[in-house]
Amino acid sequence: VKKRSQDDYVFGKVIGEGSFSTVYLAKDIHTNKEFAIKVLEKRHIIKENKMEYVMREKKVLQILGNSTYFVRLYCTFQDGERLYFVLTYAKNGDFLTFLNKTSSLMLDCVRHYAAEIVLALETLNTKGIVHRDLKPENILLDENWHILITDFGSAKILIPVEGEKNESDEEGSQKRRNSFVGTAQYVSPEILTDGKVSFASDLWAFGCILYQMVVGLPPFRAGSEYLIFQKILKLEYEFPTDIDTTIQDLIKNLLILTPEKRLGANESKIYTSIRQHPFFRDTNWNNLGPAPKILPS
Ligand SMILES: NC(=O)Nc1ccc2c(c1)=C(Cc1cc(-c3cccc(C(=O)NCCN4CCCCC4)c3)c[nH]1)C(=O)N=2
Repeated sequence: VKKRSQDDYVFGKVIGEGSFSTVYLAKDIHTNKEFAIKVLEKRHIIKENKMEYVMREKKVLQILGNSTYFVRLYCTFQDGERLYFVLTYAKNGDFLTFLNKTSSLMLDCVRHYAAEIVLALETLNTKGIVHRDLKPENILLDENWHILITDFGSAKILIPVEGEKNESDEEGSQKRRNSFVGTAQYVSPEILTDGKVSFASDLWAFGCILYQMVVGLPPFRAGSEYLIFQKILKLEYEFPTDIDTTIQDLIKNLLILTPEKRLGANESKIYTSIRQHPFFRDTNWNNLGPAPKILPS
């Protein structure tokens, strides 16, 4: 198969921007299929010493392949100045845009999307991947309103791929050498203190996302990143009065400062204790059914 290049695509509008990448809507001229093409400037990546993150995102996307609930990496190519990642186009945009439009979601809707996120986190756990920057902006919605998790530029691979050096070896026994910090509102307390990376960091972010789905805002809010970090480390958040007590209990059991004590923290492959929480009493984990219409609450 001939290697793709930018000449095989018609580039459209910008649909995403990051500090090291721009994402374009693009159409394959041979198939008319739409893709999201993530473009990275080589000079900027090298100048900011981020090549390790770019290579890791590619490796993680290759490990994920065509897994349900994740964007797919179809191909990559480069020219003199740029790197190109051809990714799934999620027609209905990102969850943050949706949450901002609908303020907060009906409980059945929260339950469905929470269950899809749990299944996605189980896939990451099974494949030894910690996302480390999970947030509504990185949860996309495909044409059938199912989630597609994206942006693995900050991810860590905890289980070595056969024959490859394990990153945790490079990091020593998870000593504080991970300088990376995710997005302030969703970053876990252990990343702020000892830098230890585990699947439990994504469970903390899941707790923050659940809170935001039912309240409309993230749990830890302040005028600066430093003040947000202070609130996280003091577990300083509260629920408005009208929030369902069952979802409150689930969130409280995820937003626990000690990673090992979080619901699901000591489980692998299947997050049994999360699946068995009363909030998911009526959930059929083998068939979540169609995504519900996201209606304002
Ligand atoms: N950091 C990253 O990796 N970022 C990525 C990676 C892959 C990727 C990605 C980001 C995507 C983001 C995205 C953005 C959008 C989008 C942004 C702005 C407008 C629209 C748009 O008009 N969509 C058409 C229909 N919409 C539906 C939702 C309500 C408005 C109208 C889509 C769709 N998907 C995407 O589809 N695929």
